[in-house]
Amino acid sequence: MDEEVPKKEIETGAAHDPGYEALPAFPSPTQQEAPSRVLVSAQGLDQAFLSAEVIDASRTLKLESIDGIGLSPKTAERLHELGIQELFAVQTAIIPFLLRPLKEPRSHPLSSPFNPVQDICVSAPTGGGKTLAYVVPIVEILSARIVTRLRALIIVPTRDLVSQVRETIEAVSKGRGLKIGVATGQHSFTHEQNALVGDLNTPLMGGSSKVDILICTPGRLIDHLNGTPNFTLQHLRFLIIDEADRLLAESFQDWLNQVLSAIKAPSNSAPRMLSVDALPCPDSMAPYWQPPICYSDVTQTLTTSCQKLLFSATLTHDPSKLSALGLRDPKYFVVRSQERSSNHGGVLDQTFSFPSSLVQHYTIIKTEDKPLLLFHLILSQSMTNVLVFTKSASSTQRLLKLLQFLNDGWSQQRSQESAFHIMATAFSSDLSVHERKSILASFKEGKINVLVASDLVSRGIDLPHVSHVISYDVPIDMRKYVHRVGRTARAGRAGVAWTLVEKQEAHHFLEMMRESGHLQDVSKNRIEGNDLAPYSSLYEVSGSR
Ligand SMILES: Nc1ncnc2c1ncn2[C@@H]1O[C@H](COP(=O)(O)OP(=O)(O)OP(=O)(O)O)[C@@H](O)[C@H]1O
Repeated sequence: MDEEVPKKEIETGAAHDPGYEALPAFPSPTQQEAPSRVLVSAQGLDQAFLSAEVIDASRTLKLESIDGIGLSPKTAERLHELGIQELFAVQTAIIPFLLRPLKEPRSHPLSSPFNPVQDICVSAPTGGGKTLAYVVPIVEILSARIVTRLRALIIVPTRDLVSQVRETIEAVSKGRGLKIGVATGQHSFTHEQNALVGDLNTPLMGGSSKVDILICTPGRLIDHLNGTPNFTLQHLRFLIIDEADRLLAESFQDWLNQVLSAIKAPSNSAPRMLSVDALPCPDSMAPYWQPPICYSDVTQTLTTSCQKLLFSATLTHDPSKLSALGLRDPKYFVVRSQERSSNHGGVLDQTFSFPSSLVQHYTIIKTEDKPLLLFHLILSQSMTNVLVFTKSASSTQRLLKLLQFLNDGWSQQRSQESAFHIMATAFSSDLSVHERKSILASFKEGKINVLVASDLVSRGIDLPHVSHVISYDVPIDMRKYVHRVGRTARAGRAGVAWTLVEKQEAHHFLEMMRESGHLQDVSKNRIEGNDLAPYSSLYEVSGSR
């Protein structure tokens, strides 16, 4: 059996070496502070994101005082005609930045293979005018073109957004002779091919485009890249990815890699000696696509003139998603209120920004009382332009029926006294583009006052007169919340958002708001039992309870 060593000697070692001096004890372990969320989100991120330019959301620039930013009198006049008197915050930063090549000596705005332009990422609140921020510079720069080439490609997630962006471009570019095309799959493939490409039969190195600007959804774009002869992205000056975080989250057909490789020059061409007849002629391949030029012993490698522009109200910071884009010397712009910038952890603290004119409420409610509360809110506040979001297209239809039932019963009961009636319809992706357009027209004219929709239409859609957004079902994450509530309070107008929170969802909802730093922005509204009492008899008759 081992002899027991006295405890003190084990600690000091003095039992074995009388001349031994005790070493200082190791400091006792202390708990390290966890790295902040800001530090964690900085890991692996491009330096551009760390040194982003933050623009105060309240900044504006009067149209009369925009001399020197590169905007031509023609474009300024057109903006005036469209009723635009000042540039919004995001526009005050992005328009001059993109128009810089117009002001720089020896810089060709349409093609600068020796002097590459910076790519940009823009994060700015919903309804803040991101579309015009890129449409105005594109129109201005492309108006200098002589030959029609596909020079601007705008990718958006839905067909509705394609039509919306098209309308904006058509309005701004009126009288400038630019040809605008769309590819959404709404028409037959052959119809689209004929609209986009002039010559589908002769193999042409430089392609053959009938349009200067193409707005499309990613799926249809890939179809044309793979199946339309002479459809080429070699001449692109702008690649715009709008609603970028949503599109980057879609891996559908590996669309991003396919687009990026279609922009890259083929790599197998040997250098060629520069001679006069080797200079690119306007009708030929893009300079960057031609073999490298040799000036005696120096080989000049050209770079693509394509500038990538990413826009979203909820731009991702995910380094893997952003690095997949191969951004060139990117510059990052963030629009948010000054107050939020100074109170929070800078750009990397991913607190999405809301429009300052937005008022946000939530109410905690029993599941079975939700339809009554919705009905009560609309009726008691005489809401005239309401967008109600549900979690799916099928629940949209169910809720619509219930709302109509309650409304019919209510109208019969109160026919004498109630002047306000709910005229609701569903607005979902199940409808054709034509049907959706006509519903939106009726909504604008006031023939419909409530649209019941699913999240498929929550992104980007611009219905300027929406006064209220009601999330009938709690959105599953903060991004969805931001885009839903962002359908109101657009372009500086007032807007109110309500979220109906079932008791068991309250923790999730409040945590989501707290984690994103927006808990203080949403106020709790209590509903008293009596508030819903007038409608409960109707509800019971409906048999839904
Ligand atoms: N400078 C301006 N003056 C007046 N109205 C403007 C101006 N810029 C944009 N608008 C209007 O503001 C509305 C919102 O613009 P837009 O749809 O581009 O916002 P957004 O930032 O893209 O929003 P979202 O993130 O929701 O897509 C549109 O109706 C647009 O016509």
